[in-house]
Amino acid sequence: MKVKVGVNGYGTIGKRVAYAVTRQDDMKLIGVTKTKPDFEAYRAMELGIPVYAASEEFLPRFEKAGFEVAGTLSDLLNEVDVIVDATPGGMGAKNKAVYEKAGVKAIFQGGEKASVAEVSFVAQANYEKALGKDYVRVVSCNTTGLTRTLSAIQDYIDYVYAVMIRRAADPNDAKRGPVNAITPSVTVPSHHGPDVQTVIPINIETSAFVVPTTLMHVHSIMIELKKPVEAKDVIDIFENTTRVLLFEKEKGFDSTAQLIEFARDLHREWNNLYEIAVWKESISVRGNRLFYIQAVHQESDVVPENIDAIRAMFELADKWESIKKTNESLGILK
Ligand SMILES: NC(=O)C1=CN([C@@H]2O[C@H](COP(=O)(O)OP(=O)(O)OC[C@H]3O[C@@H](n4cnc5c(N)ncnc54)[C@H](O)[C@@H]3O)[C@@H](O)[C@H]2O)C=CC1
Ligand SMILES: O=C(OP(=O)(O)O)[C@H](O)COP(=O)(O)O
Repeated sequence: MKVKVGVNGYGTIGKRVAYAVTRQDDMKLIGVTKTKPDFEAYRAMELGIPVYAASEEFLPRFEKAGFEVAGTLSDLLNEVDVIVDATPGGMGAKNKAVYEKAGVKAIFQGGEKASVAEVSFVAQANYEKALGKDYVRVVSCNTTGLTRTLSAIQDYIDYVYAVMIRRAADPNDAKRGPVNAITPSVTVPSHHGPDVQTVIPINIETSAFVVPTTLMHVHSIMIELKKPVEAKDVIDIFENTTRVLLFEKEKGFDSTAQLIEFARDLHREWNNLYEIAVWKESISVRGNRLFYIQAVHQESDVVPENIDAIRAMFELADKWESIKKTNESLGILK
């Protein structure tokens, strides 16, 4: 059986999830929604992806442009087993009633509150919790990044303090800033720490700053240890953690710019870096404190999580079988 998947909201996350669905042998992409017939809608059509109007109110825009849609969101919902909601943050909660009425399972993204779904999800941390569920929230890019590395060393953690340096906008977003400023989240903790706690039960506080870059987020992580560990052991753990890669400054990875160039060199679609990038030299232990620095490609790290969430919701595979399948299909290195 192939799970029939629809994507509502064909933007940064939606288009990447739709692509990833087409790479799976146990899923079929039925269609995506658009609010207007822009270049992304035409590109989807060229790729043979049925395009639906996000609601009836948007139909005149398509009619005016002579763009033939396959129907509206409600038609798409009639055709699918699960809808991936990748609409702008907060809109998913409003859409939930529509999905419930259609009797369709739904995946929400990190811009929604945890209460929108039965479980907040990061595959390697809590895949089992999503088994058979109807509503799952894939947590935000930053929360996914924190959870991937912290869950791998969870046994050693007494308390985590993390400083989040957030990219200002995605590369395609010309409307957002700051262009020449650093904007702190003045409320501490920022939402990221409590959000990690929706997936794994650890002590964590975060503070956050938005800076003028579009490429990636960076996290500076400091951990008070519950039991002793050496830097080489942490390196060993991360080397054996899926969807986490170690990069060395020594080899020219000075900044997020080279990490993205690495993804380009791999000929990754949209230069996606699905893996969390940890700087190897940054992993250090001083007394009972562990430090490391990691970078998160915000446009893509949550994509494999959406695929694994679908498998869990339909109980198509167990955790490691799903992660392996998703990794292989997307060329994830380990
Ligand atoms: N961009 C990022 O770095 C990440 C975003 N997220 C989350 O993913 C979700 C989507 O974010 P992005 O893809 O970045 O947003 P986006 O703005 O790139 O894409 C959203 C898409 O939804 C469309 N849309 C607007 N109103 C709609 C409606 N009524 N019905 C259907 N579609 C509609 C927009 O035209 C756009 O194509 C949010 O919850 C966000 O917080 C999660 C991880 C990373
Ligand atoms: O989920 C994200 O970041 P966040 O975890 O800092 O909220 C994504 O980078 C999207 O953030 P945005 O809401 O600033 O576009």
